[in-house]
Amino acid sequence: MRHAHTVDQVRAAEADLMARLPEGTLMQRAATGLAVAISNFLGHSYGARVVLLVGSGDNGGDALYAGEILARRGAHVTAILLSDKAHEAGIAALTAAGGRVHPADGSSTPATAPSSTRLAGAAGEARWEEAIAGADVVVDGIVGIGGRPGLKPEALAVVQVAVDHDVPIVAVDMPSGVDVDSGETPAEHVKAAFTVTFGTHKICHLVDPAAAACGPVHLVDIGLELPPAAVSAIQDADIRDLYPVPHGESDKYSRGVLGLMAGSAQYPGAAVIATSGALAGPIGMLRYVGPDEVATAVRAAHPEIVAGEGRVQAWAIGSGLGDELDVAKVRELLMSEIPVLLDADGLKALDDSGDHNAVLVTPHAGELARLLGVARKVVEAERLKYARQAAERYEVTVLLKGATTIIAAPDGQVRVSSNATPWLATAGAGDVLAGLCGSLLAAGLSPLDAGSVGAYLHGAAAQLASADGPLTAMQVAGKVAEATRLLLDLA
Ligand SMILES: NC(=O)C1=CN([C@@H]2O[C@H](COP(=O)(O)OP(=O)(O)OC[C@H]3O[C@@H](n4cnc5c(N)ncnc54)[C@H](O)[C@@H]3O)[C@@H](O)[C@H]2O)[C@@H](O)CC1
Ligand SMILES: [K+]
Repeated sequence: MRHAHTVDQVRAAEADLMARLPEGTLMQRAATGLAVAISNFLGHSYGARVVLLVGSGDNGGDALYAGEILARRGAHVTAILLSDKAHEAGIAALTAAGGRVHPADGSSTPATAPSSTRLAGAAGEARWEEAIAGADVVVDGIVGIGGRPGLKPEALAVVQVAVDHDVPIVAVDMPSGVDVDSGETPAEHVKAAFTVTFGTHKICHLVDPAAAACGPVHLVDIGLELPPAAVSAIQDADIRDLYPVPHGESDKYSRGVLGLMAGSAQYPGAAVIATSGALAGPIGMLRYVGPDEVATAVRAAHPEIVAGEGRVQAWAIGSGLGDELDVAKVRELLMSEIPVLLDADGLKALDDSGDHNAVLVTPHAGELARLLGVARKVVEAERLKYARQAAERYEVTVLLKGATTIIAAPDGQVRVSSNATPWLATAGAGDVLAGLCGSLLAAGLSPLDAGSVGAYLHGAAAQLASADGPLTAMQVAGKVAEATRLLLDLA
């Protein structure tokens, strides 16, 4: 897993460590890692033209000290100060290494303590604009974990020049302007070519829309000792740890039997597609429960299924169910000991009495919005918040589908899966996911593990199916086995 912590958790861990280390040690570790990452990105430092955007806090300090290191290696480094409180020792260090500092009044004379940093005056503007236009890279040290969302007009103007001249921006810790602890982007923010962060990932690195503004995120270890993560992102290696691989003693029952209630006369295809997803997972057997004509279609596509009720280890209910949804029956199943996955129409049977066992729900933003009685666009803008809220209110594990899928458990644990391809936005892809996650539940995984492994395998299968081109849901299901084999390293 890639772990992310909240600002409070990071500050507490930093305070602990700083108390045991000489002053400035952590910032030097951060700045060194940042300078190395920038050099690697540029391929060289000698002669490179680097512009630092420096705000009032330690984020700007990191940028200035990294600039010092790069200047000592022969880079032409220019700092643009966006506040008159920029890190004084950092400015002095950069200046001593030959870097240039543009304070607000537009002069480019080395300054150790600029009195004012307003980006005023035509001459000053021309200078910093020129510096940015000719830069190989711009370093965003405007704000870090102490930042409020949004950019001030001076910062926005400077960032816009970099954008207009196609100069890549490296974000220090995170792109300035994003909401660090939620991943929301309610206001203007930097869009980075890549991000260099310190100690641990922050939530904005893992949760969209902010995650999309980070580019690849490079983590520099500064020695923090951290509590359990607030949000974790599932990685390739986690599939090996979590996937229920059958062993020598396994039989079709012990591998797990899934009961599938999906499809209707109106949507028979959903049952066929969900079955494809389920059979691509780890179960030993699938029982299909639904209208005869749909059962016939499912059996024609998948002769290995068994039609009709019987003992199962989990239920997957909802894909294309339409009018076939029997709310009373589903509520009865929810109260049984057997884990249940609810998707699409099945979500209509969910109530917030908390009177149920292990439940995984797999809504998209619109469905989650309906469950919570809010507008869809609100959920889209604050995905983490609403996934958590629904998990708490309904006491279920919520898998919120999207470019980054969020899986929030009722105990507060949150995972994200972000390997999906945009081609996955296609009819039936959700049915494959529901079948696959149901299969993982039936094989014994917890709702949190089933949701995270299912989402990750689904994304990996879609990547194989698309190879950068259009795909169909059935093609995704067809690639789940290969994705699983590759991730389990069984090739
Ligand atoms: N604390 C530590 O031990 C370490 C901190 N490090 C760096 O320090 C950063 C945190 O430093 P700070 O706590 O000084 O916080 P910031 O550097 O995020 O700056 C906060 C300052 O910016 C102002 N501000 C807030 N939102 C703003 C906005 N939208 N636009 C303009 N100004 C805004 C605030 O008034 C405050 O003065 C981290 O992100 C990281 O880059 C690293 O050097 C590693 C070690
Ligand atoms: K930043």
